[in-house]
Amino acid sequence: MVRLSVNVNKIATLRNARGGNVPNLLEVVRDIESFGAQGITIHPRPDERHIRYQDARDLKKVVQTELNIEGNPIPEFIDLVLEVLPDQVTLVPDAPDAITSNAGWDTRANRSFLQGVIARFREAGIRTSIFVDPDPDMVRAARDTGTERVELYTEGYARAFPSNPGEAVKPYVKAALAAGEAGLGLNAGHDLSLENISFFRQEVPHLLEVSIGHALICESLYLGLENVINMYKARLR
Ligand SMILES: CC(=O)[C@@H](O)[C@H](O)COP(=O)(O)O
Ligand SMILES: NCC(=O)COP(=O)(O)O
Repeated sequence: MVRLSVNVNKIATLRNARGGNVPNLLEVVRDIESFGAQGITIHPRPDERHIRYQDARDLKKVVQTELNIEGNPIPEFIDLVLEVLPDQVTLVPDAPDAITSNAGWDTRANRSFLQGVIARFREAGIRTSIFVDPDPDMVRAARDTGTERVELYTEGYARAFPSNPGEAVKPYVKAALAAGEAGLGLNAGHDLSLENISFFRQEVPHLLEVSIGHALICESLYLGLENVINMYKARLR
């Protein structure tokens, strides 16, 4: 069973739209876990456009499954993660003004920086993952950073899937095999959906966890949150 970690950024987007506390993020997270999610992912960006740093602190007290905090390891992010002590931290190299995450790490060029950051998180007992493109060389170089896992950036797969699923998944299979050979745990995420997740799960070996947010919340508008979470879990068995 591949674990489903639900990214709740978009719940916070809706909450922030009116400046109040509706929907209540903590209540929604409790419900998402009761519906069967096996993890909660958040991405507190520097501008706090959706998830706020305080949300991370509050969710630490609420999450009963696994809490995964994603972000670019700027000093404030590192301090927050070391304060909150989530189960997992996923390092993402996106710029502060990026509309969303849009690239994986160059694990060769950033090796010494990543080594230093990852060592601090591992010393604190936090499992580490780094966001990478489906490039076997970048995956192999990730091993030298000391990270325990990599997360494959799946936007390329989602974009190409409708026209040619077989071609779309090929780089991810190669990258997954490289992760297995390197002894790295394998996560995946970004733009995964009910439409494309089954084929990805079927074709990509060694997959431990997917984190899904945008599509899942959009699909839930029509199909209901509990129903959608269980539809994903059925596809991930
Ligand atoms: C790292 C990644 O691809 C996503 O987890 C990211 O958190 C999405 O961020 P937004 O919800 O801000 O688009
Ligand atoms: N790491 C990917 C994630 O948490 C959710 O990405 P998306 O499903 O919102 O694109």
